[in-house]
Amino acid sequence: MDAITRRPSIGIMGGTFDPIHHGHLVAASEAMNVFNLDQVIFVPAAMQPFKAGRRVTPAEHRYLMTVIATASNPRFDVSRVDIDRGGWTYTIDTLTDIGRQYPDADLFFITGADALAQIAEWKDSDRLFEMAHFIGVTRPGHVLRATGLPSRSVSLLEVPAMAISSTDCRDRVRRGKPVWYLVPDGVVQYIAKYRLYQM
Ligand SMILES: Nc1ncnc2c1ncn2[C@@H]1O[C@H](COP(=O)(O)OP(=O)(O)OP(=O)(O)O)[C@@H](O)[C@H]1O
Ligand SMILES: O=C(O)c1ccc[n+]([C@@H]2O[C@H](COP(=O)([O-])O)[C@@H](O)[C@H]2O)c1
Repeated sequence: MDAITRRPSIGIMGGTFDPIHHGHLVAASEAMNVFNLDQVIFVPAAMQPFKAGRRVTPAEHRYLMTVIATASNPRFDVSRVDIDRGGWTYTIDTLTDIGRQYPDADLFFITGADALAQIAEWKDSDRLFEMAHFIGVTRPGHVLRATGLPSRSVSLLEVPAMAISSTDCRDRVRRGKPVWYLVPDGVVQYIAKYRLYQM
């Protein structure tokens, strides 16, 4: 009798990751557990269209911090697709590129509830839901509302509350305050080594 093979389930977490912090890692870990994902791929953005005008750390630093943060988990991976494509990072392109690399996989895009609430404004938003299942994770201070989203393609997931944001981490470094335990140890050391977020 043929063995029944399950399609691989791959989580994708796109973000600016300036820097990556434990909120991102806990959200990915919880999504992996609840949705039985085989792998979560973190995809640092080149230029996030809704963050135009913001000063963002060069992509190679954000990529390397994401590699350092995820290195200890054999089921976490980092992809350069958005950085190497360059320009504005649209999730439709992220899903197309990752989908080409894993043609037999079911894709799950993990995103914060705040981002999910704006998804109707994302490029080709109607096609996004055909390409992946969307997991909207809670963030402290953001109420989960998914009105108008296709319920078959969107799930909401409560993750243990972690009031951490990259904005707060950057502000703390700038003010000389510690970011130990908000970001992984290697990321603390990377920020110090390259003197990121000093001004
Ligand atoms: N503490 C958190 N808990 C759960 N999800 C989070 C958390 N922080 C960020 N996210 C989600 O992770 C994804 C990537 O986040 P991003 O890289 O923009 O970090 P951020 O902390 O929101 O950054 P910034 O403060 O610079 O806007 C987004 O979908 C965001 O909603
Ligand atoms: O596709 C779009 O139009 C689009 C608009 C805004 C944000 N996104 C994606 O949402 C993800 C989370 O972004 P961020 O900056 O909140 O970490 C990241 O992968 C972005 O590229 C995508």
